[in-house]
Parts: sequence; C-alpha cells; structure tokens
Amino acid sequence: MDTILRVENLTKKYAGFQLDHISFDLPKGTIMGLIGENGAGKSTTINAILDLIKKDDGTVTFWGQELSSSKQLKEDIGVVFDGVNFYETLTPAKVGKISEKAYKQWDEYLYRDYLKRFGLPLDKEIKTLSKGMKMKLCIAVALSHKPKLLILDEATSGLDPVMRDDILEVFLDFVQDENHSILMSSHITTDLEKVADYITFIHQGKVLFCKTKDELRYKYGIIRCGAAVFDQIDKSEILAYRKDDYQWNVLVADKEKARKKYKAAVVDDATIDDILLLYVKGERAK
Ligand SMILES: Nc1ncnc2c1ncn2[C@@H]1O[C@H](COP(=O)(O)OP(=O)(O)OP(=O)(O)O)[C@@H](O)[C@H]1O
Repeated sequence: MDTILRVENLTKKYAGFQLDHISFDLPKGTIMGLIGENGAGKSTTINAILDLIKKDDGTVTFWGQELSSSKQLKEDIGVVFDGVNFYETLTPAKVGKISEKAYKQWDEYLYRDYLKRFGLPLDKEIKTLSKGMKMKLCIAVALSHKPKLLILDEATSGLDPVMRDDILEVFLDFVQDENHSILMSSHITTDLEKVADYITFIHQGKVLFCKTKDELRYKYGIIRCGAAVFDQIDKSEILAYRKDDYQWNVLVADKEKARKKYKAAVVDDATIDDILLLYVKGERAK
C-alpha cells in the first residue's frame, strides 16, 4: 500500500463553519504541508483525522485501517501540537520514564540523543523551559516512540530560524525511510518550500488544491500587467487575480505559456505565500 493516510470526504460542522468534504492522500515517504488562512480549518482537519473530535461524515484510514480499530496504530503515529500537553512540573528525564511505560516502541537512547541534539536539559521542570524548548521536547517525544507517521499542527512556529532549520533536517531524515511520512500544518511557508513534497491548501473549510510542491514552484506564475494586457488574458487561464495601485497580479498555472503569450507582461515565479495571498485576498475568475 503506497498511501499511509487517506482522508475521504471529511466533514465537520460547527456553528458558522463547516469543514466541507475534505479529501487527500498522503503517500509513503513524503511530507505534506497543510496551508490556509487563520480559521481555514487546518486544526479541525488534523483533530478529526486523529479522532480527537467527532466527525460528521467521511472516512480516515491509516495503512487502510481506521484509527479506532487498532492500538498499534496509535503507536505508529507521532503527534505534535502548538502547545505542550505534559504536566509542567515534570522534567524531560521524567517524561522519558513515563513515555517508556506508555509506548511499546519507546527508544530511550534515541530520546536522550534528541534531547542532546535539541539542547534540552534533562532535569529542569517543563514550566521553566522557553516556548521553543517545550516545542522541541514535544518533537523529541513524538519521534522517540518510533512512529511511521508524524502529524504536526503548527509545531515549528515557536522556534527560531536556526532551530527550525535543524528540525526540518530531522524531518527530512525521518522520511528517508520510505515507510515514513509527515503531515504538517504551518504558516511558515518558506519551511514548507524547503521540505514539503505536497501542498494541500484549505480555504474556508474546503480543499482548494492538493498539488506537488514542484508543480507550484515550476509551473505556477504571476502575470504583472496593466489593464490593457489584463483585458487580453484568456479568463479560463486565470486562477485568481488582484489589482493593486499600479498593476494587475494574475495567478496562472502555466507561467511558460503565459510568458510566450503575453509578451508585454512580466511573469514572475510564484511563492506559496503569493499563491495563498492571491487566492485568499484576490478574486477568482468566474
Ligand atoms: N470547538 C469548536 N467549536 C466551534 N467552532 C470551532 C471549534 N473549533 C474550531 N472552530 C471553528 O472552526 C473554524 C476553523 O478553525 P481551525 O482551528 O480549524 O482553523 P485553522 O485553519 O487551524 O486556523 P489557525 O491557522 O488560526 O490555527 C474556525 O472558524 C473556528 O472558530
């Protein structure tokens, strides 16, 4: 089976918000970034995938099985949220002792190694650690019970750029094993540009797209032009557009074609942030 996680028509209704038939597949050996504006539904998606909230519809399967059907599955999934769920009076050493009892696959040597690598003290109470240190501790714990799938919700947001870079290296190492995968939500799209294979964009509770990062990076582009060129653009080629004070900014899925066709316009590469901004703040072609 090449799919580690399959999400089909996942639906969750809250007053004023609906997670609306979310579907995507996470293949083996890959990292998928989950992006979207605040309130788009990323955490709701992750919580529903992990059965932490009751879904209204849809199915979620890990290696073809539902989470509730197997205890082993829970061992195989490492989870990190933006926040710490250990008692604040524990120390990293005590967290290791407790985790050893909680997880069959717990590897204390690996844990100690991560603590060292992340510069974490063994015997300081968690309440005295900085936000970034707590985050690193959660990542160390998640990795040390030897999961095959890591699910991270904004788990790197409290880290400085140097530490984020180190953690991204750890994630890339983790998926070197082709049976491992990572699903990570993040607002730091430059991190996803470094490590993600797939980007799933959730907007207002719906999947706007699930694409390879390379397709976004090498094919998507932004036409910068004046009104005359904008009027000539084939509207079926426009994914989203926005006018600022000086020009039109038009997101297209094939920048090379646009470069050939609209010679009077500048066609820039599009970053994930550019794409997100144009979809969220711009207009969509009808
Ligand atoms: N328990 C809840 N009860 C009611 N509404 C909720 C609940 N949890 C989330 N929501 C609503 O669901 C919507 C999506 O929230 P969610 O936390 O999934 O977004 P997000 O994409 O993770 O946002 P952010 O980037 O800000 O973390 C929001 O409108 C939020 O208010």
